[in-house]
Amino acid sequence: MKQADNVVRASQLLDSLAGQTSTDPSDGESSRAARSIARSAAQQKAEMTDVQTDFEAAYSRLVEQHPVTLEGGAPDKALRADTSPSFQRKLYERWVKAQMKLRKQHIHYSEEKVSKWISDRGWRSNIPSAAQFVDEWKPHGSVDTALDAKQIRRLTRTQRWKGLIVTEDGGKGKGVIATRRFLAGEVVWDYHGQVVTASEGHSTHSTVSAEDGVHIFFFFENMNGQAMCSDAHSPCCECHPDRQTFGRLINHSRKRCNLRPRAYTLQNGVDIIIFLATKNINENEELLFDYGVERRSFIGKGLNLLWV
Ligand SMILES: C[S@@+](CC[C@H](N)C(=O)[O-])C[C@H]1O[C@@H](n2cnc3c(N)ncnc32)[C@H](O)[C@@H]1O
Repeated sequence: MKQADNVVRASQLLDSLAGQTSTDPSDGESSRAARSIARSAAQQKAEMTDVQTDFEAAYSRLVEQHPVTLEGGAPDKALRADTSPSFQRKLYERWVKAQMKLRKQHIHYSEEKVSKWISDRGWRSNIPSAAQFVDEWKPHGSVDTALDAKQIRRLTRTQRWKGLIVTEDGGKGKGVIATRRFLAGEVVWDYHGQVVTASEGHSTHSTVSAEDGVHIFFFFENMNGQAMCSDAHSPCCECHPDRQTFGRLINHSRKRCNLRPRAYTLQNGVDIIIFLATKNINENEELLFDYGVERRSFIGKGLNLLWV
């Protein structure tokens, strides 16, 4: 039985004991013990209620600063800890759950809507059944990407993404420039590293130099809800030992970013990260994404990182 159920049962017991007066002297000892258990359970219940109220208040403060949106990322740890150090993890869990609900609402469409859409077409015969359609609906391939699943798989394997060139400038080191126009929503390439669980990634991260560590990309979760990581700390991966892949060379910009990373599962079940263009990108434009870090993300150590 859950602790909360125990608390409820014990407080019911307290209520019933409060209304009883024992006439049997041999009952004295056991009744006292039962009352004491019930009292402490009731106290526990009151404490749990206080904790819940504090949590709700902290969550309201958080969403005021970082509203739940369809596209946005979860509030970062620093903001959650600022809002409430003791609830920071729980705040995160509540926020992503709310976003998941929002996303599900967004993709949901009813039989009624489909039926109206079909009837608006004005078809007179051979009309698809709205009920059957809703029942059989599956997202088409990669939903909002302009490449189909087969192509993504092939390009991930060959690493022959088109329209990209590596450059080097004094300030940022290497970077990636577009040599063709990309349209918003297009898959630009994959962040090609060894995909491992986030905890494996963290342990590698703690053993490699800071310079190599920036090439380990932690993504929130794969399609099965597992926290994952793409480890590209070596310049070349095992599957392409003779070529540097592009993903690990993209520089950061919060304001000028034109890509966003997205977890994607190939048809063979392999998890990868793809980068999607967030706007139309012109030839010669640098490809940039928001690393999602701030100087304070480095717990003080990043204060001299001028690029963050
Ligand atoms: C993932 S790497 C990107 C590729 C890197 N420029 C290289 O030559 O390997 C991240 C590193 O690039 C540099 N970097 C990224 N964005 C930058 C920016 N906007 N300005 C300056 N340096 C940047 C930082 O040194 C950072 O640690």
